[in-house]
Amino acid sequence: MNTYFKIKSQLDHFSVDIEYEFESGVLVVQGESGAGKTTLLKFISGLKNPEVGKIAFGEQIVFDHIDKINIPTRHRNIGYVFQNYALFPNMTVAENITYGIKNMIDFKDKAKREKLLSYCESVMNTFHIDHLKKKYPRNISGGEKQRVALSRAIVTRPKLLLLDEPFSALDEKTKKIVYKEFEQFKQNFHIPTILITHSSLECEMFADQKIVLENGKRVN
Ligand SMILES: Nc1ncnc2c1ncn2[C@@H]1O[C@H](COP(=O)(O)OP(=O)(O)OP(=O)(O)O)[C@@H](O)[C@H]1O
Repeated sequence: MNTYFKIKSQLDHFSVDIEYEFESGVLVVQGESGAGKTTLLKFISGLKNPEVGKIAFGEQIVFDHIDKINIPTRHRNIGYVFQNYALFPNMTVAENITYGIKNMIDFKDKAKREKLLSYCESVMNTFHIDHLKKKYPRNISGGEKQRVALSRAIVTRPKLLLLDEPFSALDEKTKKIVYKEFEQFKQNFHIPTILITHSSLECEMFADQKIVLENGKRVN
């Protein structure tokens, strides 16, 4: 499934003009601070809308300024992991993770429900967080929060996963563990992913394709 985005927009003194298409795997986005990386993810997710552009996940067009298509964020089926993880503080880890699929769990259809819950289990196994289910975000470490945030985004089976520097706040030891888990995730789940990172090691390990932004434009 190809992911395509063409975005042209003028934000005060910052103009964005980026077009790219990738087939699958992980697209790494690099660029200096202020280059427009987070802004690009906001456009793709629908948190911002460009004046001109088109965004498509395979056959599904989620934004097209010509045909006036603009699917709202909540219906774009995107998993978004923010730099600060943005977990719900008053929900347990299990509640955080199943939040996005609550409506999909049809309690009358036992087989469907069990399939969904077993998918959740396999995601939690990948990120080794099964034992944290009953804890609240305030009582878990930064590395654990990061794994919960990734799991929460993945269990909805998004068409596209957007990761904004997801490993940057972790210490070196935790990073190594989460890198292995992420590699495992990449091999097992096959969800097209856009990963913003400043790290050349992460780029080397995870990038199937890479683009570099400078001042809102693609330079590489
Ligand atoms: N709504 C907005 N209106 C005007 N300018 C904006 C808006 N949102 C972002 N910008 C500007 O866009 C530029 C790019 O910001 P962005 O956060 O996308 O950079 P970044 O590459 O993700 O940086 P970092 O690596 O520091 O996170 C900045 O100059 C910022 O001030």
